[in-house]
Amino acid sequence: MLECKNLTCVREQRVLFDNLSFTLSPGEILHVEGPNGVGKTSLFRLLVGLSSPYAGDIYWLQNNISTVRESYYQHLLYLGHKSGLKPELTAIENLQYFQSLHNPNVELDVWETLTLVGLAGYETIPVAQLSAGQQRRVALARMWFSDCPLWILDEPFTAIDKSGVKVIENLLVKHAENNGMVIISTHQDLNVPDTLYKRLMLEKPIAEAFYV
Ligand SMILES: Nc1ncnc2c1ncn2[C@@H]1O[C@H](COP(=O)(O)OP(=O)(O)OP(=O)(O)O)[C@@H](O)[C@H]1O
Repeated sequence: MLECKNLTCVREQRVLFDNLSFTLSPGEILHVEGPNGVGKTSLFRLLVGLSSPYAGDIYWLQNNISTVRESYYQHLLYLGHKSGLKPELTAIENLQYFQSLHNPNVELDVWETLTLVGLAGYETIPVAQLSAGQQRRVALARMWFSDCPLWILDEPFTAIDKSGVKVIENLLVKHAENNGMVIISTHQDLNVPDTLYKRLMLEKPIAEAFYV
């Protein structure tokens, strides 16, 4: 279980959110919503330990993540705004590289996975030559190779068309049904069963509040 207690995030002396608490249990998909600039990415960076909260704590399996970083990262798949792909490598090479590095024990065919994400016929083209949506699909294909219970996905649907969104939604549902956990930000509706779905709405920044 992931537990956030009284998180406060400050950027450039501006409070983005204050006293934010929530939990995420196995089998849950948490949809983080809110207007541009409200602090969704900043929250995700706290959750993955890329920055530290001004106040508050984040617990993974009841341990503060700052004290169990190594084991936390073994349980975490984070897909942020940047694709993390190597542009000079092909889609296949990127996935093979990811698989060998992170999940050598997951037995999955990289060619089949690229077909699943709609990239049949584009497997051997350098990623730099693919469209924005196709590059995003290669990046998202890494989810199929992950055996991590916790997925944190920052706007994964950017540049993805409707059919691609459907494929990803199905994967999120399957992950949650297998007791996985998902935290996802997206500006669009998420079509997943109510039984798996939780929502966290970040409100407008507290413009008048300043922390020093
Ligand atoms: N490293 C940083 N230094 C200074 N300000 C930052 C930093 N990171 C984010 N901010 C500011 O914090 C605010 C929230 O940014 P963030 O990217 O978290 O918003 P968001 O909710 O993800 O927005 P969007 O929906 O547009 O992606 C913005 O005003 C941004 O300028």
